[in-house]
Amino acid sequence: MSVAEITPDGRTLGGTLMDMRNITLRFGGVTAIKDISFDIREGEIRAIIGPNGAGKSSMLNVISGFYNPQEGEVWFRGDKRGPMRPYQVARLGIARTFQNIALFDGMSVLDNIMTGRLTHTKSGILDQAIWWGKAQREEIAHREKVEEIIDFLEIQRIRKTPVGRLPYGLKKRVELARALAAEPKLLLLDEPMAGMNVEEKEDMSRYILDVNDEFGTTVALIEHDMGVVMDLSDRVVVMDYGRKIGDGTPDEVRGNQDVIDAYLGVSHD
Ligand SMILES: Nc1ncnc2c1ncn2[C@@H]1O[C@H](COP(=O)(O)OP(=O)(O)OP(=O)(O)O)[C@@H](O)[C@H]1O
Repeated sequence: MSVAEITPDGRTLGGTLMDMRNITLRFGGVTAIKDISFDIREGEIRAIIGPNGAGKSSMLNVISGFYNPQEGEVWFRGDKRGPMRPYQVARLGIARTFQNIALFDGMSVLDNIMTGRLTHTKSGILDQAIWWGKAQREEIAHREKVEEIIDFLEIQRIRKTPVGRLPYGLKKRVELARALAAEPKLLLLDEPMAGMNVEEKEDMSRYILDVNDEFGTTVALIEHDMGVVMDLSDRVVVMDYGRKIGDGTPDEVRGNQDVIDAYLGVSHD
């Protein structure tokens, strides 16, 4: 495991949180990921970028435990991870947002965010029936955490609004809030800026940076648009046709000829 390191801009990166080793993922005859290795360090913002069909979503789904690769190993917090159910992934401390926002439209913002606390709920139905006090204390603690997140993401004024009535940018912020309610060690963001205007992208970037700074949450995100992640990320993995073609700081990646070619659509044969 690597040791802590101070980046040139004074940020502290911890040891290895997640280690992807020689990952290969196939769908029938299609190889979506070909022998890719990279790590995610504690406290960093790590982006995975690449053109259409590069394999980014497939990679995010391997990180989140939704897909199990045919080859390679996934290590998280020092342990090798096998196939997992979604609730097991959540208990490990991994939360995510989705590209096509996955919220309950008819429920209020507050109630949607409360669903993010489910993995932290200890009292069962029996507790709630027999030992009401314990369940009530737990509920109050969850509400406090949720209110803290609501303040942090500045969504107080819409806390009672049904999510279905919100504009796109705010829905994305509520989804981020719900993921944060799980108090994840690793936060996965699936194209957090997709479909946003410039102002909404700037807001989202600021919230991601603040979350990382304030809560110390490690962030891994996939993005189609190379520009928006360059200011945000500590390190960037670049994928193209299922392969890793670049890995490094934003400056290193920007100067990488393979990356430039991939984004300009230079032919591969
Ligand atoms: N469930 C699936 N079944 C079959 N093929 C798939 C599946 N998911 C992805 N693929 C294929 O794997 C390759 C990588 O797709 P993936 O969606 O991971 O790329 P991406 O970089 O996320 O693309 P985009 O930016 O367009 O979302 C593509 O050729 C895609 O058609």
